[in-house]
Amino acid sequence: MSDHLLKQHRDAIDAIDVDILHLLNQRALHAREIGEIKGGGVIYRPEREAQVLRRIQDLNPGPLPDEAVARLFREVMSECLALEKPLSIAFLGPEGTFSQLAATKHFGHGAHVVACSSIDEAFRMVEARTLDYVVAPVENSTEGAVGRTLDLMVTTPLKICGEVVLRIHHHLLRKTPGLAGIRRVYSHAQSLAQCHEWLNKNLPSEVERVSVASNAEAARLASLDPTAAAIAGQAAAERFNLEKLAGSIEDEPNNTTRFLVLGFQDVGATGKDRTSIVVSAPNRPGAVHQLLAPIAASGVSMSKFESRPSRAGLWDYVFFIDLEGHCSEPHVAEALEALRARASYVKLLGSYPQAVI
Ligand SMILES: O=C(O)C(=O)C[C@]1(C(=O)O)C=C[C@@H](O)C=C1
Repeated sequence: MSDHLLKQHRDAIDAIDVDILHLLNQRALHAREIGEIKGGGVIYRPEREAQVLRRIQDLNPGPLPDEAVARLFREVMSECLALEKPLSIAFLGPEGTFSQLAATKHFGHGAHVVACSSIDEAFRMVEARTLDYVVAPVENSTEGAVGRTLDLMVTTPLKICGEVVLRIHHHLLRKTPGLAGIRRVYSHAQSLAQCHEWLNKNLPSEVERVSVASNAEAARLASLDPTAAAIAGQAAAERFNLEKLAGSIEDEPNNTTRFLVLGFQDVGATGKDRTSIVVSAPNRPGAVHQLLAPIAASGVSMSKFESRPSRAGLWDYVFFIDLEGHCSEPHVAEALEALRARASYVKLLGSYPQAVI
């Protein structure tokens, strides 16, 4: 290794870092000015943030990967926004859950994330305007819908203003190394289900599987009991100082959870958006088919269709539908109009940018 060459590169990096620092602060000054212009109005602009991140990815010459530059700019915007007004975000706690990871992935480290004891409490904190936004899990690629979030969306006055897609990696964690002597495994019921084949193959059948309120709670319990292990993510492992006995033990390699961001806000179109609605159909044969036919006729793609008992009557259902596009785009507006004419109930849950990172 040539010391001379190394020094040349490090000197170049030092000079570039001064430029980056200068430019970052110039950017921050502009953001602060924008904050003044907004004058106490809505500060967080999801449509603008999605456009900034997509543009940066389009312009990226490499060698840094697109995803890496998007993550860096995510943090830059987060800190710029915090200069305008720091945001507070409700998530399903305790600290160390995937919901916390999702909140930080979407809002960056400049936002203040607040652990809530349930999805209901997280919604309530935002509905009461104690916190600004809620990040709530809505579906997992292996386990399906998160029913409580769907139920709350029917009644909440909040609008969906963003989505976060998070790859979920589960690890087997324990206070001490080695699988010997494990008597029970704690985890959230969904995570136990997502890893059940791995558990069947790798742990004796007498090891008890105990479902608890969250993966972070599982990690906490495992940190107190040397005969216990937990299935949880990296954040929980770090928070409770646990050994990783086995990594990425989820049965489905593309295990992904989708979260929604909700607040008191309508979001403008970006050109790559999603519209979520909940509808109910009259309880008669063919009603659902009649409901969906105009969506196809308007040329709108449907990316999700999920039914839930409506709680209004036995065998009454509501349907959660995601459409590609923004409600201000003519073909989506046309599909919504046709739905309103046929459905007994339609609620627009929000139009929002599709996840960028
Ligand atoms: O463009 C704005 O409205 C800004 O406030 C600036 C900025 C940014 O840093 O680029 C910051 C926060 C908003 O959520 C969107 C973008």
